[in-house]
Amino acid sequence: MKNDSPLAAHRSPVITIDGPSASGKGTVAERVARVLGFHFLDSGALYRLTALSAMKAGASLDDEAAVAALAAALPARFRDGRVWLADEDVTDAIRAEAVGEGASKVAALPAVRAALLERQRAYRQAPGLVADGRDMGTVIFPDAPAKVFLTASAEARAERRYKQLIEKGNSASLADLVADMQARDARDTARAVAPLKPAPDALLLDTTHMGIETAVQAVLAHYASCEGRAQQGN
Ligand SMILES: Nc1ncnc2c1ncn2[C@@H]1O[C@H](COP(=O)(O)OP(=O)(O)OP(=O)(O)O)[C@@H](O)[C@H]1O
Ligand SMILES: Nc1ccn([C@H]2C[C@H](O)[C@@H](COP(=O)(O)O)O2)c(=O)n1
Repeated sequence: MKNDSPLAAHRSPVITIDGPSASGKGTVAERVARVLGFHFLDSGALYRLTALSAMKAGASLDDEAAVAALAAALPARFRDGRVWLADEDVTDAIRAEAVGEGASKVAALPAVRAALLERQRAYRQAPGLVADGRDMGTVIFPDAPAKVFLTASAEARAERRYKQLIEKGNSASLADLVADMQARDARDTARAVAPLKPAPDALLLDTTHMGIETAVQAVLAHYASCEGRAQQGN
């Protein structure tokens, strides 16, 4: 008999964590994956790599066909916490604010999203996956058994990003970061294709006044409760 349940036994479980920039989803997703022994997908890194490839190739970020061709053939590798584009270690380069901004621009192009779709779904492997991004719960893994939408106030997010940059030895302006973040969030939310929004069945988790470990435990508890419901056949 066909099982259309989101928790169909033949599919590895997926926990999706979506949210705006600097909400902490990457940090939380990686830790949850480590606790559960699941695979981890940082989908934003694929858009960042696409933007970086386009910049390196001298392609305009709004040349949809050219950028989509680069996305489709992205020579990306993730290994031991490092990110490679062909034989270049671009772990730090893709975290630059300019690349994040570029990623947000290319992510609004439907052909680019289409080019990256199956690549993201291929990460769904046993024993399970934790995937973070903007459309993990709405578009890429709509049947995920556990979905979370992680938020925090714009001020808290800008301060987190500021601290992160300073700790890495970069200079940063809090006012510029707030402005950049607002522009990026507005573009990610307003775009026509796969906009940033919570899936209807996502748990909303506001971490403005919540530490990382508490957020990790909240996601694990949500997953456990979704699993428990599935085992009871609800
Ligand atoms: N609950 C929290 N309290 C305080 N700091 C946090 C919290 N969650 C994450 N952080 C810190 O905020 C910074 C941004 O987190 P992270 O990179 O995980 O965000 P993100 O949502 O994945 O961002 P982006 O989408 O832009 O990649 C990191 O330095 C992280 O350690
Ligand atoms: N699933 C995703 C992931 C990312 N993007 C876009 C939008 C973001 O501004 C940009 C960079 O992502 P980050 O590394 O900051 O998470 O990439 C998207 O549209 N969909």
